Amino acid sequence: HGLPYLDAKLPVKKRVADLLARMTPQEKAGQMTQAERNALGSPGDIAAYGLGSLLSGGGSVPSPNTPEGWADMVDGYQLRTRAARLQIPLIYGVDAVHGHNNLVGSTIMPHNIGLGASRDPQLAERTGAVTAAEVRATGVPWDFAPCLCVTRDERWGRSYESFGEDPALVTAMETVIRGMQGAPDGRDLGRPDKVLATAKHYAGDGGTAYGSSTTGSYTIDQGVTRVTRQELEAVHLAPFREAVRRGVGTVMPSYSSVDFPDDDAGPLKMHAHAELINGVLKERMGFKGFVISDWQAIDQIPGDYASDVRTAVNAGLDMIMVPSAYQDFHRTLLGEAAAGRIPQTRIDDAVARILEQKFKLGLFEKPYADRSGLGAVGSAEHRAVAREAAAKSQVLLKNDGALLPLKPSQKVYVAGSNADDLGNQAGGWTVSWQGSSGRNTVGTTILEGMRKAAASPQSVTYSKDATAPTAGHDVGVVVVGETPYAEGVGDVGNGHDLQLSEADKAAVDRVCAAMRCAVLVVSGRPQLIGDRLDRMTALVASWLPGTEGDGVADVLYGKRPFTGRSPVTWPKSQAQLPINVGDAAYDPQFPYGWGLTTLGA
Ligand SMILES: OC[C@@H]1[C@@H](O)[C@H](O)[C@@H](O)c2nc(-c3ccccc3)cn21
Repeated sequence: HGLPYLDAKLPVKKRVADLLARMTPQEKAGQMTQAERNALGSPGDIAAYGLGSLLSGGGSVPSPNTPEGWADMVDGYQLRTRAARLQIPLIYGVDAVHGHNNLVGSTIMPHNIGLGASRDPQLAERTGAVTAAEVRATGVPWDFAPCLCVTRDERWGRSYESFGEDPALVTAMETVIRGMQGAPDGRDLGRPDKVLATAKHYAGDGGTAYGSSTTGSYTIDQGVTRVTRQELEAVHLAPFREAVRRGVGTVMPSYSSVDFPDDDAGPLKMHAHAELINGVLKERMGFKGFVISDWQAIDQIPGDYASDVRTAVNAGLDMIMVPSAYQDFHRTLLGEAAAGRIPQTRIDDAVARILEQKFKLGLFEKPYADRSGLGAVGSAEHRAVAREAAAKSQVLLKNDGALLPLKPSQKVYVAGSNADDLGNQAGGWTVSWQGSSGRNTVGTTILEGMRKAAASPQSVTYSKDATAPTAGHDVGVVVVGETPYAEGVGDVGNGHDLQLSEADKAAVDRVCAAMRCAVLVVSGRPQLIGDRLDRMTALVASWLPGTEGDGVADVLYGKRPFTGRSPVTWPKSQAQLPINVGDAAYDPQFPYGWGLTTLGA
């Protein structure tokens, strides 16, 4: 061919410059356009608009939803780019936030809140590597993860997507980026087991004020973060400085707004925030990857659509997750650039950033799925990593009389809504966007794990509502907690609260009145259990452990010690929220960092 941009021996910078110089305005606008796969008017639009990217939104899965089905789907879209003049490959993106979670049968890790509880950065790196291997094996080179949100108010429906309330803990766990991408300079991105990562959501997504959201029915999600510049820097920007240092390839701004009290400018949408994106992220932090918008997020910027497009792109957005009206977006972007309301230098910088990542991913040389890793999806080796993560994420909050660990010979009475529910222990972003109760994928429930760990399956009685006779048992285990949710749907006030369900309260009351009991809370965030704490002999925060319930059984039965420490402050009441380590008035149920161990047991 003799075309420099197709010469893999040339430096990436040269390939980018050569390709950019060949591109028309239409092709440049196309690269900045990301569409959702289901929104495609026709597959021919991929070449017609020169689309830079497609995504699967949460739960947007191929049929069959199998590893091969994914690779066939992504390759099918990629094939369409061969009809485009320059044959620039698509980059396909998914939310794999705790494993390749849209894919049935994949290894589902604990959500980030549990990884934060593990306090084990090397483990986080290994979970990232497993997720990347399963995602890339199915032909997907880009993962909209990790969330580097710092959860400051657990009434937020995305609290569990955070590693915790302490920016130092979040930063420590960013080893996950190396697991996903490999070396910071991007040299490993062409490997069949690595993906491009996304540091999200820039910035202050976990610091919004309760009741400040004005979009949708959300009460805190997508709201306003009212902080000084110093607090934004220390709490919410610190994780992004680390992500840039680790060479993260993309950054996604937050739906939320920032309102600096010493500004009289009022709240400003992060997707419109030139000072923080151009000025701080790109200029000061030196971020060289590309900035991808959130789903239809630019539409929330006040003003008409043309104003939204130019405001976002001029603020530093490089690619827009439109994701449906991609024809409109493409036309509007072209118009704003042609009119000079978006400088040509801004367009060229955005496209160059996108192309650089595509070259580093090796998509020009190998645009189609490298299926060599397909057999490892959901493999025993991968599940062993998730099992270790589940075990290390368990936080022992109370353990009177050293009730835990259990002995395999003990007769155990198990009850509660989340003892035998794979979907509930996986949580949101699992197979579907919101997740679901029941057996929605392949894995082991906590009860199943306990039955394998006990001396014999008969030594474990299971009665979900605790109505079976309790006599003759040595110890009770009541597994309570939340049903799955994602984003604002999980905001307290949108049909969720921090209370146990009536059924779970009844199960705790029955079992703990009849015998010594350990209560496990399977949830994305602390639950208000203070009024029943004195009835509980032992209490464990299990968070959302994922598909490997064996990991929970491992610490329950002493195969591994409890070592987890709470990544968030456990409140006594909702009135205390937000309550975080370092607050002047600090009187929690359990403090940030609390966790008993059973080392030596
Ligand atoms: O799935 C793509 C992105 C994801 O990466 C972001 O973390 C998350 O904020 C998000 N919300 C929606 C989304 C929200 C409501 C309706 C439809 C879609 C889509 N997305």
